[in-house]
Amino acid sequence: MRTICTYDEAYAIALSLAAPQGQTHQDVWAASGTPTVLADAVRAFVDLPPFHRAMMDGFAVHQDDLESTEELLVIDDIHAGERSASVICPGTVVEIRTGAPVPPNTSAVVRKEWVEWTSETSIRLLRQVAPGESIQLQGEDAKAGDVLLARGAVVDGQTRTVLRAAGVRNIPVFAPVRVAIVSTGSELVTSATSTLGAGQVYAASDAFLQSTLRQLGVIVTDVTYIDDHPARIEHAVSKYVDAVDYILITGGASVGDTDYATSVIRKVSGSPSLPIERVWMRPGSPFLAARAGSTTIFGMSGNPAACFVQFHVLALPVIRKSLGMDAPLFADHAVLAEPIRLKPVKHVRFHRATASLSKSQLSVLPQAGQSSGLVTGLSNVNAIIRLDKQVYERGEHVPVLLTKTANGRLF
Ligand SMILES: Nc1nc2c(c(=O)[nH]1)N[C@H]1C(S)=C(S)[C@@H](COP(=O)(O)OP(=O)(O)OC[C@H]3O[C@@H](n4cnc5c(N)ncnc54)[C@H](O)[C@@H]3O)O[C@H]1N2
Ligand code: MOO
Repeated sequence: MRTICTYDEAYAIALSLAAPQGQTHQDVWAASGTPTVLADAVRAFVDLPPFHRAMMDGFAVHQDDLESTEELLVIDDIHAGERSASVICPGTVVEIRTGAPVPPNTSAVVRKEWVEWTSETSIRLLRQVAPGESIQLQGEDAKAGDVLLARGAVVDGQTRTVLRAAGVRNIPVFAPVRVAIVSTGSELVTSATSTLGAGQVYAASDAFLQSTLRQLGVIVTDVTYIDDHPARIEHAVSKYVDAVDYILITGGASVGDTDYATSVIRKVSGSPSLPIERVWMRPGSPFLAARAGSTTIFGMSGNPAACFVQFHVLALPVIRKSLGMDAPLFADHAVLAEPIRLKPVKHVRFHRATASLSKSQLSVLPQAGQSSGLVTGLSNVNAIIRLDKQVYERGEHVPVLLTKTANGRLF
C-alpha cells in the first residue's frame, strides 16, 4: 500500500531530503557561462573608482578659475593610465582624458567642447562650471571593505563585472550540484537516426531536464536510458548512489507491473516505504522521493508534460536548495486570461500556461489541452499555475511559477 500525501506535504518532505550544500572557491577571473551562488558575503578589495577621475575629455581647472574669462595656461597633458606630476594653480589647467586621475587641486573638469584654444598653450572657458563637474570621486561607487554582495547572491556575468572591478579575486561559492538522469522505458528510442518500431516513442523528457539544470550551473554527469528491466534499472541507479547529489529517474513511477522505479528506489534506499510515493496532484501524482546514502533520488512520470510539472514543483526547488538558490515557490500571482472549470477531485491541479506582461500586469493563459500525454504545447509554456479549487473566473489571481525567465526565480 502506498502512502499518498498532499502536494504541500510532499513539498516539505522533498525539501527535507535536499542533498547538503558543499562549499568551494571560485576564481572571479575564470571564464564561466554558468551562475554560482555566494556561500558568504564578499567585500570590495579596492575603492571604486580607485582614484578621483575625469569623466570627460577636457581640462582640469582650479576652483579659483571656475568662472574665469581669462586665458588659462595648459601646463600638462595626461591620458588614462597616467598620473600628472603637475599641481594645478590658479591660472593654469591640465589637459585630461576621460578615465585619467585628476591632478592635485582640481576642482572641476571642463569638457573640451566648452573651451576654445587661444594659443598653442592656452585656452579660455566658454562657460562657467560648477565645482565637482565631470569628476567621479574615489570610492563614490564603493569603498574598500564595503559589502558588495550578500551570501546567497547569484554570481553571473554582471556580478562578476562588479567583483572584478572591485579587485576581488576568489569568492566562496556553493559547490556545483551533480545530477544523473536515468530515463527508463523499453519503448524509448534514444537516437534520432533510428526510425520508430511498433509501440516505440522517442525519448524526449531529458532534454528540458538537462538544459534547465545546466542553466543553473548543475553538472549533469550522465544521461542513461534503460529498458523496463528491474535488475538493469537497479544496477544503473546503484552506480550513481554516493557518486552524485541527485538521481532523477523518469518513467515507471506508477503502479503498472512493469513500473520498477518504486521497487528499485525502495531497494537502493534500504527502506520498505519511501518518504514520498504518490502525491495528490495532477498531473504528476506518481512521484517518488528518497535518500540513499548521500544521494537524493526522485522518481518522476514518463509522460514529458507530467514530468515537467513534477520537476518544477517538486524536484527543482530541492536541487535549488542545494545550490543555495532557495526561493519561495508560487509566491507570485498572475491574472487569469480565461476562466477555468475543473472536476471535483482532491488533487491540486498544476496547469501549464503562457505568462506575459501587459500594462505592468502579469497575466497567464492556460494551455487549451492539459492532458499529460500532450507534449507539443511545452514549446510555448513558460509558467505553471497552481489551482486549489474548481471554479476560476477570468481576471482572478492565481499563484504562478515562471519556468523559463531569468527573473522568474530560475536564477
Ligand atoms: N492503473 C494505473 N495506471 C496509471 C496510473 C495509475 O494511478 N494507475 N497513473 C497514471 C499517471 S497519472 C501517470 S502520470 C502515468 C505515469 O506513468 P509512469 O511514470 O509509470 O511512466 P511510463 O508508464 O513509463 O510512461 C508514461 C508515458 O510516457 C512515455 N515516456 C516515458 N518516458 C519517456 C521519455 N523519456 N520521453 C518521452 N516519453 C516518455 C511512455 O511511453 C508512456 O506513454 O501512469 C498512468 N498510469
Ligand atoms: O499524473 Mo498523470 O500525469 O496525470 O498522467
